[in-house]
Amino acid sequence: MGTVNGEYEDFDAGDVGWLCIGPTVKCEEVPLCCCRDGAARLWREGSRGGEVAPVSDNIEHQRCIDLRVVHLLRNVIQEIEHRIGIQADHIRNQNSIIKTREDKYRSKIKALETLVNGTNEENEMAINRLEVVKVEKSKIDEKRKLGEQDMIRLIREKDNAENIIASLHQEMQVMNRMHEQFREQMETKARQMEEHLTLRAKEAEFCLMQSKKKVEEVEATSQLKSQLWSKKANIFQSFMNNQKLSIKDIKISSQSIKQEMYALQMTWRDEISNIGHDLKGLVDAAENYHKVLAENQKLFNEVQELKGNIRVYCRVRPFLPGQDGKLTAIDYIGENGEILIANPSKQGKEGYRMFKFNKVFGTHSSQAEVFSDIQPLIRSVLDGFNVCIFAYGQTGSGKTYTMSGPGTSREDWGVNYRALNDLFDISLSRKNAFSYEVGVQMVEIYNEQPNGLVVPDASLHPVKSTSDVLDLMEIGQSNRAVGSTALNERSSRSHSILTVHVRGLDVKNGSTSRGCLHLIDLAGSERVERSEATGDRLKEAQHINKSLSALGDVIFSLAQKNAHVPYRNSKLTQVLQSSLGGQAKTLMFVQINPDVESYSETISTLKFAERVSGVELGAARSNREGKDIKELLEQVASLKDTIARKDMEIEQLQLLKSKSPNSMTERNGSNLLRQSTSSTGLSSLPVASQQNQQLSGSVEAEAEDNASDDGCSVGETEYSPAGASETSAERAHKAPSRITRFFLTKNGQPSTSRPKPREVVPKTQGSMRPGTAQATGGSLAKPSKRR
Ligand SMILES: Nc1ncnc2c1ncn2[C@@H]1O[C@H](COP(=O)(O)OP(=O)(O)OP(=O)(O)O)[C@@H](O)[C@H]1O
Repeated sequence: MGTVNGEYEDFDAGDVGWLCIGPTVKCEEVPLCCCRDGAARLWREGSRGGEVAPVSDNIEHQRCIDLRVVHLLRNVIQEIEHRIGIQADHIRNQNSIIKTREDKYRSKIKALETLVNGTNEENEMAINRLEVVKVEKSKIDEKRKLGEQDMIRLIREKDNAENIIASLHQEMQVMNRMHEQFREQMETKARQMEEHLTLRAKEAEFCLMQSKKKVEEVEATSQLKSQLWSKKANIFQSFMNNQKLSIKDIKISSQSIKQEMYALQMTWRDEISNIGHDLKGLVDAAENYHKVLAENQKLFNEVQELKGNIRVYCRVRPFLPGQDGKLTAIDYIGENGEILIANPSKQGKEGYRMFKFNKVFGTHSSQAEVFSDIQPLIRSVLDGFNVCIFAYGQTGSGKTYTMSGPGTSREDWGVNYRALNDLFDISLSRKNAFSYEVGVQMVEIYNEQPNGLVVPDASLHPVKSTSDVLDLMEIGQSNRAVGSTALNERSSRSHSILTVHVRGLDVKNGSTSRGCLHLIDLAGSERVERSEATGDRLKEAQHINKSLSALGDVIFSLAQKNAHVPYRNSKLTQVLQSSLGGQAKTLMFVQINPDVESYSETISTLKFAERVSGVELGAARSNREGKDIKELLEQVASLKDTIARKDMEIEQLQLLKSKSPNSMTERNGSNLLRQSTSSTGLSSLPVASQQNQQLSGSVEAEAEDNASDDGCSVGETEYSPAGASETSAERAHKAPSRITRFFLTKNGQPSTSRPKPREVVPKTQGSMRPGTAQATGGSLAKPSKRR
């Protein structure tokens, strides 16, 4: 067994080594292990000559390279060992040669010594020869030494080579291990892949089976279908034949029908043209109908105006932000003033109630729309008519919104501001023919106490423009802010009255006209039970009920044309006396909260409004006077003033006599007049409030009230809430104020043609009755809501 390197033919069975079949072609790193065809051949132990195992992959190839390196290194070591052996043999041979030569020379030396002993000459020769031998010997010694050094160097090289072999061996082992691991990984992967592939193969086989089955099924069904289709084709063919036959028939009959149709078309054309004529007639009639309807409405309004009917406008406020989920009780609003209310607890016809008024404004109606409908009414104030507009409804139904508006911007303006603005505009446009003086007065009635607010002494303030009015309102705001801390709460429980006095002078003929406009924001009309009030609240509610009930009584007594109208049952009716009965034009805004929860309040409000709308006050009359009448009236006024002074003197004298300060109380107490509320529609009014209704003034006072210039009573009567408890002295002190005139000249001074107001120190807020201006406040609106 030997080692074979590269020769193909020269190995025997059992030899171990590497065989390179041919010259290197592919592998450049270890050229000897690669062969001509690019494949390395590993000659394994035990293989016989010519049998070579092909190196099939890189692992084998690497292994082949490693083994080849080991093999080469072994060869190097063997070569070195071989050389060392040769050198050793050589040294040994040299030594033996040297020994033999030594022996030779020793024998020669001995011979020479013997010769020396024989002859000196010979001795000298022998010594010379000895010297030569010694030189040769030293040369040989040097050579031997060099050989030994070579041997040592070769031994070292051998050790180094052995170390390299050992490290290479270790590396080879590491590589082997890595190769082993890699091979194992590859094997496991191969196994997994094999398993996966077998599974897939099985699945594919299964799918194949399935598809085969399906193909069979499809083949079977398609066969059936083709049979069916062929049957159908036969049927269709026969059907087509039949159809062709029938089409022929139809063609024949269609021709006859066409002829008939043509004849029919001709007759229809005639008929349609006839219908067109008829329709045109109908359209004309419909147009006429609308015109007639509008005319009817106009005539109705005119008739109502002539009759002096109280106009009732209903306004439904929208749901407020945050009330989106609420249900409405308003079912329908008609164009001609109808409003249908649905009762949430009743079904069918019974659940609905229809009301009809002059007009109903829905939730989307704007402030401007509302005003445009009442504008003519307001303008008539400039022609000397008294006009009264009041808003009625439960708390939060939008009374203040309608009368004053939610803000001070022009769009928000309510009836109050728009009315004044309009009056100023018109007076300006008529300035060449008429000279107008406008004055406003603001009063709040709270707990049956009318308080002149904003303006000290409840007197009239001349205004020349809308901005004057707005300024006045601001003064009122600030006054109220000082006066009360609970205004917010109070605002819905007091009646707010804005009175606009207009005096017109015809520049050409000197005739005058006096008109008065009352704009009233009433307190909430809800029933006292609902608010479940106690204490002060109960008192307030009773007062509100009392005044509203008195308002109802006045209105219905006017409707029944009673001889006596109970104006003096409340401060409110006293204030409105001239505007409710004195041939004034009256309009009521009935305000509705759409919420179903307010259903019963809504119904009671609407019932009241329905009754009000039927009330005839008599045709309105203008307060126009010629020059003579004017002078006569002024004389009457001056006489009245004298009488009043006399009255005052008499009363002062009576005062001196009287010891009891309650004499007035007794006097007023004797005038107690119980009012029936059965006719007011406010049947829920508590008995207490009904019983407490009193006349706060005397019959004489009523007569005096009616004697005012424009018939507007605000400021002319004593509005003392303590009318019953006021002392005679106080009454005497105030008596002249009853005939105080509101009309002021352009510069705001009282007119000289009229009796001057009493010569007393003008009442300031501080001098007013306790609980009036200082404790309360007033404005065009209920100011607290504007804050
Ligand atoms: N037509 C409307 N459009 C929008 N909001 C309205 C309308 N009417 C009323 N409101 C709003 O409803 C709320 C209540 O209105 P408002 O204060 O005018 O009621 P009110 O009847 O005067 O109440 P009170 O009896 O307390 O004086 C306010 O927030 C007001 O802005």
